[in-house]
Amino acid sequence: MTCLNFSITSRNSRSNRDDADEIEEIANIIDSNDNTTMDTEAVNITLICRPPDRTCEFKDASHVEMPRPTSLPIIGTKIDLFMRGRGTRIHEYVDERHKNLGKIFTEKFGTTDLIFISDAELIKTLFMNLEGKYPMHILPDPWVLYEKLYGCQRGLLFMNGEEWLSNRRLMNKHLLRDGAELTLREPIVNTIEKFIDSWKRKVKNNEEIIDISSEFYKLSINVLINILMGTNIPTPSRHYDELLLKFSSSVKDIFETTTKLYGLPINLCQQLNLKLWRDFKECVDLSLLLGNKLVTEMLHLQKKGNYNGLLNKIIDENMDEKTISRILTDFIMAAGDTTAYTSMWILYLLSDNISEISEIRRKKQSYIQFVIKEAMRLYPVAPFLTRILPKNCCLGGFEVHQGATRGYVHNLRTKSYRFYSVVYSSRINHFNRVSCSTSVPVYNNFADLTNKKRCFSMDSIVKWQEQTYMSIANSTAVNVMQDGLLYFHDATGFSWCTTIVASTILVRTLMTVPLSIYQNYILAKVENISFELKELGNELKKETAAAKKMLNLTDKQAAILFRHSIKKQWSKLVVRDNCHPLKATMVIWFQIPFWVCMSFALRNLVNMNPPGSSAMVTFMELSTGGFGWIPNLTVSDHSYILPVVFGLTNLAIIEIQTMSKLRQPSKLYNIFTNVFRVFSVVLIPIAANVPSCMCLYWVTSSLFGLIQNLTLLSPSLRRKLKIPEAPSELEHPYSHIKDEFSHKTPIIASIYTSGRDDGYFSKPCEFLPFRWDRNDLRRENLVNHKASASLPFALGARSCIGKKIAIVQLTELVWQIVDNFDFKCTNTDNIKAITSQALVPNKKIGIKLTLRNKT
Ligand code: HEM
Repeated sequence: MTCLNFSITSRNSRSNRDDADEIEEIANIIDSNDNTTMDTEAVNITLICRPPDRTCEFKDASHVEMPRPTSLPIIGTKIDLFMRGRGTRIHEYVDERHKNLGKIFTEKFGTTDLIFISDAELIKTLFMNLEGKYPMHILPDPWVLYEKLYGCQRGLLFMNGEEWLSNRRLMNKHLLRDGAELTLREPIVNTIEKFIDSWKRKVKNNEEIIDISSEFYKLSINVLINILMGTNIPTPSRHYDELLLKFSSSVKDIFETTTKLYGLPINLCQQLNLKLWRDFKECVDLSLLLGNKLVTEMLHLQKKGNYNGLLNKIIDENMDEKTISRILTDFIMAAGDTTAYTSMWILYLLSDNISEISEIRRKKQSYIQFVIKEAMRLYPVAPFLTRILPKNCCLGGFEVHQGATRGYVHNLRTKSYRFYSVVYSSRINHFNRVSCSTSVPVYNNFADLTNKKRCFSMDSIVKWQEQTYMSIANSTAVNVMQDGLLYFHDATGFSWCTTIVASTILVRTLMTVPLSIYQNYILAKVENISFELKELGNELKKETAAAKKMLNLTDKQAAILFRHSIKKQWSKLVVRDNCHPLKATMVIWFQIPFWVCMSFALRNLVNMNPPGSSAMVTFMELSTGGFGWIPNLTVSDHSYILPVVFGLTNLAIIEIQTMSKLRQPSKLYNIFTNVFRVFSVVLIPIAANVPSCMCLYWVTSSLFGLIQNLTLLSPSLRRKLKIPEAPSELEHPYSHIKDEFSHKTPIIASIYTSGRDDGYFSKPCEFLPFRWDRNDLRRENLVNHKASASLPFALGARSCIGKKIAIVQLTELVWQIVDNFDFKCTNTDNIKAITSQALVPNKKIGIKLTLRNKT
């Protein structure tokens, strides 16, 4: 109902035809003046162009629920999606949802809530008002997992925060400034002319072009390389041609293998090492390798030849080679599928509309821009655009609450929360039962239990427990600790709660901190040598293969030989760097006994062990030496505040450790992490039943550990402490953890749906390029035309950086094909668009070309 009202207001508030031209102009201004390019201008542009603010204060939002389809718990609507062709028909699936639920709705995919919008004004508001200074988008799951697993750093598409903004500004200056297309034109036209010449040769030889998309992939990548190197690049070698061919086909394979992984539980596919995952990984590995190789070769050439392309300008900006390589490899990859598939959709549409071909020939290039706009309206290669909002807001009258960005983060939290409550309540009940039945403080339960009538076996267990307890409590280490505490208390004159906090901080600062620094030092060294070993491993493999041949060894013998050599190399590296992994465990060997002894020492003070008058005095002091809600430190914290803080701090330590890992943890690591998580929860009811002086010690110790772990993540501090840099070290650990923790709202702009909405475009499913031509009289018959409802390149600061390249390339390519050939796409029956990483045809399209007689 709300939805219906919403769309009616949005439609009535503006006459589509009247404001179409105004909006189109605004869209063009925004598009051609990216607001990260020219900051001062950006302010003005944003002021003029900022769309009517369809947001309101979060508090002003109606409290009506956003429309959502019915869904099942845990899996949400995943079954619906799966039944409709997995992820490949997601654009149609969402389109149908919009038809049923309106221009804004929310749907739970698995455990993640997503908000879909197809209202043109809302989409514009999203990009211009809501996305914040550092717009964030969601990347395909396989890509995110690949990046997490193999720690490869990628270009602009993957960057966030300040790193993204500074690099984006720099690249905007060259690719999006006014007039940039003039400098881009020459290398693009040259490349396309050569490409068309090769097609002409094929036509003369009566060859059919079977797979146009592969041809266009290669062209798009070639265009980008020529833009980077400039017009004075030497004729490429055959080796270069082969490299290019291999690269373009591996980039193409990425998109195909990603499609197959759509809608599947990606983590599981990776953990089971399914073929689908292996295929995907293989082509990403290859593409990144070849992409980096290409960029490295270009950089090498540039140093020797001083070519006049974009690369030269980027080098002049003092960008380091690593960042250049990251950004450019991604450019080449981003240019591949988008431009290739858009070119293909244009040819496919023209092939069925011969009159439009004649129109192009008649009106020349001026008409091609309308053909491109129309093709991209019908087939936007990016049918969904995502943004993760930085804060709560009100969108289209609805509250947009902070949700979770990634399924797994949400999953993890929900699971641990549920787990926590179950374990917590059952343990509390258990302890309550014990305490009720004994009706004495539970911390005395070892002694008390012995007074109860128990069966023989229980008796012996209790006896054994008591003996162990007593022997620890009376051990020298505990006595020393106890005396130390008493001495510190007397010497400082502190109250007992201050004594406990201060002595804990002191001991941890003097002993645990240096040991933890040493542990980090050893672990970083071990990580570095394991990488070294990996490289040595490849050499050893070759040597083992040679030895196998020479000595006629069996496979088993060769494997033993290899393992033996690897072990030997490992020992050598460990000795060389003096970093035996066991040294990293020193902190645990110190910390656990200290924790146990200190706990027993405090318990002894409460139990007046050893008895005597001074023990009595200490007991009295402890009874009055508390604070706030626990004035008496000898009894447990009935409010549960300290025990819960203790449990949460321990959980936070574990979660932060997990989040600060750049690489995918091993299975063993996962098992240990889960055991520690359980242990942290189990400790809460235990902490709730010990004297609060002990609990205070535990809380102080854990909080100190948390702060210490967070501090030791800082790369600059690590360098000062001489901890070597390691591959898993995070460059920006705190923003990384903040990102992992922060709840953000993913909003999906349904570009495919808004471009085909009959409220925005009359006859929305027809290919009518003239609708974009203001001077065309046929346009009068099309009542609705809202240019800003079609946003194939997105809008705002994170919109496509290659837009100008793409438009110049598409215009030139279409013109050259139409001017030089008569053509017909073959195999066009039942062509449907499917969503992979881009909106692509469901089968290969061929093209039949004949040379055109221009006279
Ligand atoms: C018809 C061709 C193209 C289309 C339809 C297209 C579409 C898009 C869209 C919609 C986005 C925005 C994604 C978002 O908002 O989350 C984008 C981003 C991007 N595009 Fe394109 N693109 C095309 C061609 C190119 C080319 C030729 C390049 C090469 C330079 C390129 C490089 C990029 C990069 C690097 C980004 C990420 C920008 C960032 O995150 O700051 N694109 N593209």
